[in-house]
Amino acid sequence: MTRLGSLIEELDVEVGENAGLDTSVTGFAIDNRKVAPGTVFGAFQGLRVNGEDYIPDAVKAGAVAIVARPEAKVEGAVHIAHPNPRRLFALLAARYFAPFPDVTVAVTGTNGKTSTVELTRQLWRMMGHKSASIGTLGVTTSVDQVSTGLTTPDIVTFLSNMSGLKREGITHAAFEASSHGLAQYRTEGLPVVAGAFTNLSRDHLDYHGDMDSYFDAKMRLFDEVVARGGAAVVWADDPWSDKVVERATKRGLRLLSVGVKGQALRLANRTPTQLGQTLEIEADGEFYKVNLPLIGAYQAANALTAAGLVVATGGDVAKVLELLGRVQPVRGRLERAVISKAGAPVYVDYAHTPDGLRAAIEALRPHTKGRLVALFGAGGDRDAGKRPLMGKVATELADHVIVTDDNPRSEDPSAIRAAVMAGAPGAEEIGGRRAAIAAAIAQAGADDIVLLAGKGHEQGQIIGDRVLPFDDVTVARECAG
Ligand SMILES: CC(=O)N[C@H]1[C@@H](OP(=O)(O)OP(=O)(O)OC[C@H]2O[C@@H](n3ccc(=O)[nH]c3=O)[C@H](O)[C@@H]2O)O[C@H](CO)[C@@H](O)[C@@H]1O[C@H](C)C(=O)N[C@@H](C)C(=O)N[C@H](CCC(=O)O)C(=O)O
Ligand SMILES: Nc1ncnc2c1ncn2[C@@H]1O[C@H](COP(=O)(O)OP(=O)(O)OP(=O)(O)O)[C@@H](O)[C@H]1O
Ligand SMILES: N[C@H](CCC[C@H](N)C(=O)O)C(=O)O
Ligand SMILES: [Mg+2]
Repeated sequence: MTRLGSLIEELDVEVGENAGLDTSVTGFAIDNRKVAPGTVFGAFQGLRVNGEDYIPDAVKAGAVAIVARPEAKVEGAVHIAHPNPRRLFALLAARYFAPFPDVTVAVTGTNGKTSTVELTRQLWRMMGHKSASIGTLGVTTSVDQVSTGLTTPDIVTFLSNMSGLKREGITHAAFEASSHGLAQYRTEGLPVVAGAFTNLSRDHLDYHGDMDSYFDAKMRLFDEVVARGGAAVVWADDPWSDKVVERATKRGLRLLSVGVKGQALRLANRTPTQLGQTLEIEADGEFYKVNLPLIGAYQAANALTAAGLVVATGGDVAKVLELLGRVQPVRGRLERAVISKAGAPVYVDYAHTPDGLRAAIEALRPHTKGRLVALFGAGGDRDAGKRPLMGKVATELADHVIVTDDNPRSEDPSAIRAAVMAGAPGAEEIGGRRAAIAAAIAQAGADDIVLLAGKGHEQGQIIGDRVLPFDDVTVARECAG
């Protein structure tokens, strides 16, 4: 049984007089509809609504304490007041849900988070640790994968999942820290021993406004989330890398930079092979050769970042680099779905930003003898400014481009396509993703390659409020058969 008083011990918070600090706490919630008797309710001001408006309903449902700004009106429950209620709520919830896996690391960046946490999980596992990852693919262990819906789930789901993993015996966990998640304190409270940065490029400016604010949201990982004395693993070859190094060093974190300009793991050479690539890596003055069984410069970057995290948490460099030769592909990231009747390989990839599209097309180029056909769309209710930029990158780098639908959500799909087409001269526009995939595969010859970008592992097409079953890999197989 957890007492409310023990949760707030030694914290700098205000509680009202006669506060019921002896009351026992039975859970945490940030949505009043999930409050049960004994719950601590976090009332936050959101983008859509003000959570403080739901305080009376939460109290009626049995909330024993409300974490909210000092200005919020609370009657009938303890008011735990703090100017930054999201942060305080995370701290209290972490005290409630503890213990967590012994070693926890986080990955941020515009692209590559999912791949990096997944590869980190695999490397740890091969080293004999019981490991897990949390992110876009859900909660993944060696025996299970459960979807959570968001890349960085809400703080209560996150901490209860982490606590559940510990109960299952997981000792090592890697999670994705999205910019939304960091800005909304969705992954706080537990000790994070290392953080990694993959890259930064345009995305989510609908939410963050401009690139500097987007960068700052991500930097909370190094400024605040990684524990004091922890490590920062930084991909060194991104235009933003030096700034990240500066922030991490200023905080006093132990730096491991990786990449062509990296110091801890220096990528000295990279040669694509038919089914993967050969990497030459310099570490501590020694050279190592790795036959990475994944294609694409971007996946080499993510593999090195993952290796950096494993080394930062105690892994032996030589052993970790050797194990890179045995990693499995990540679902929906340059996944070969099928080879068409004509003989064209069809790849599914999760590229959904201009930079991601560039990375995916460049990854496939060395494997293309003939034409590279790229198909993609852009998601509705997301950064609209990236749409023409995605069109531009694709038409510049692919031989033929088909613009179709990604999750339109509440938007008109033809308007989204028009915005992409505005940056994509010469592209073919085909509404309806299945029809577009069929057309892409039908026009590819034996030497060509087809890239279906944007949805990766996703299992549904979100149209309005409905999620219709849709899986690029399955549809590609159906169209190729
Ligand atoms: C823009 C955004 O990130 N919104 C998320 C955020 O909303 P918010 O804090 O602004 O909340 P709000 O809806 O205004 O509500 C305010 C508060 O009132 C509460 N509430 C609300 C209604 C009610 O009836 N009762 C109630 O108590 C809410 O729980 C919330 O605490 O907090 C909500 C509760 O956890 C999330 O569901 C919601 O995610 C929405 C659905 C979403 O689409 N998010 C996407 C953009 C997202 O987060 N994506 C990232 C990035 C992926 C990437 O890496 O590229 C991700 O991590 O998945
Ligand atoms: N290191 C990288 N550099 C550039 N592009 C990348 C990199 N890693 C992945 N990508 C591109 O981004 C896509 C998504 O990769 P991944 O799912 O690993 O990223 P993510 O950061 O988790 O994305 P999300 O923001 O949706 O969670 C890939 O399919 C690929 O096209
Ligand atoms: N984490 C990203 C995923 C985008 C995937 C793409 N298929 C889309 O729906 O835009 C987002 O929520 O913006
Ligand atoms: Mg992800």
